[in-house]
Amino acid sequence: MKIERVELQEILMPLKSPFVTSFGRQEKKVITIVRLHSEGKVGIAESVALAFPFYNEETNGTLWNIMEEFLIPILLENEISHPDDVSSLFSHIRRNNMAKAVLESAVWDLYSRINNQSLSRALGGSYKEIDVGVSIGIERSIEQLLTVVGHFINEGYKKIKVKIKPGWDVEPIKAIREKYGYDVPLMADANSAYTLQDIDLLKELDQYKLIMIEQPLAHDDIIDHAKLQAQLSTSICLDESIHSLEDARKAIELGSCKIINIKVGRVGGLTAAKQIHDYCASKNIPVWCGGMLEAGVGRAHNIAIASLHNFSIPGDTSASNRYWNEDIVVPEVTTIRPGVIEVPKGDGIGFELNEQVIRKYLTREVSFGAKSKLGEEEAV
Ligand SMILES: O=C(O)CCC(=O)C1=CC=C[C@@H](O)[C@@H]1C(=O)O
Ligand SMILES: [Mg+2]
Repeated sequence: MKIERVELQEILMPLKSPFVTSFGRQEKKVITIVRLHSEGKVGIAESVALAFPFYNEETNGTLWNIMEEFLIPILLENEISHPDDVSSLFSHIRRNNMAKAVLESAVWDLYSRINNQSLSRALGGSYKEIDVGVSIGIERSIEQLLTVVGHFINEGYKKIKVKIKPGWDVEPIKAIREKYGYDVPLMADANSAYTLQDIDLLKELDQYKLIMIEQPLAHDDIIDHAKLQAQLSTSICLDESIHSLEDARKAIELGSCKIINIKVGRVGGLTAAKQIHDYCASKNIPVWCGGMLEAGVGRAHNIAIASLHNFSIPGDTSASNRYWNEDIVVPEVTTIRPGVIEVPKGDGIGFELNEQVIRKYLTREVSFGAKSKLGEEEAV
């Protein structure tokens, strides 16, 4: 497969409601859409880098720079026989996983479309439908949180994830358990808001039988997480700490976690996500697909990877209407039954771009390679 043209479009999408975590508040989401052209087909993917470097070191700005300066030239210069080739081609470039992932994922979609198979099938997926969960940010009050949790329980979501941070942890978790009981599959994501000095507070959460507590300690730690896991009955799930298969191997070997949240963008693409999935399966570590407030293209890639057999815990792969009044794909991502999303059988991700919505929120675009229809000046 020879990539003939690469097109980048940046859009700024308003969220239906602000999403608040321990590291910040998001009211809009900047998204970069990648289109790769080859053999008459177009592979698409969506970046997950935020506008600010608070989740990891990347931003939408660093992503454009690394893609334009380094990654896109490599893609245009090399023959690609299988999408697994891409992570090798990019391997001499340090980190910048989200920049790598958006291009590599688009290659996977393009490869699947050229070979007339679904992305799920190309990845070795086995599930025809997946249970999905929902992630809830930090709300203005306990009452507001309980209302939002109740809404998503009624919508049938199979996992309820709530954000916690110092001063908003035991009280909201206790309130949810008291109002909705212990049968609700409930978890908490701390986004690295605590340290080992908070161990007594984190142990207090054990009584509320959470499925897991996600990334309680530092974003780049696996040592203190191992010490904490040894003292908690609640399973620790790592998110920000895991950037590669090697990170996963070391964390599992140290006992730093019992569950891993796989995010395609954080680990550098679908090949790495599959490798981590397979390794965790061999070590009996369940995984689930995390989210980064994606619009429909990213959501579609997540659904495909979440169809692999060891994705045994519902992911943050909610329907389009969780975050968006209108989505950038047709059809929009919807549940087929409460809390269940069908894995598309169509070629590639099984969704097409909604050009009208993209144009509505477009902030910049550029293309590289053969003559472009985007109308931008050609990059050399
Ligand atoms: O996309 C979703 O529904 C999950 C969103 C979500 O929980 C997160 C998105 C981005 C960074 C974090 O705030 C958080 C996470 O860490 O999983
Ligand atoms: Mg997380």
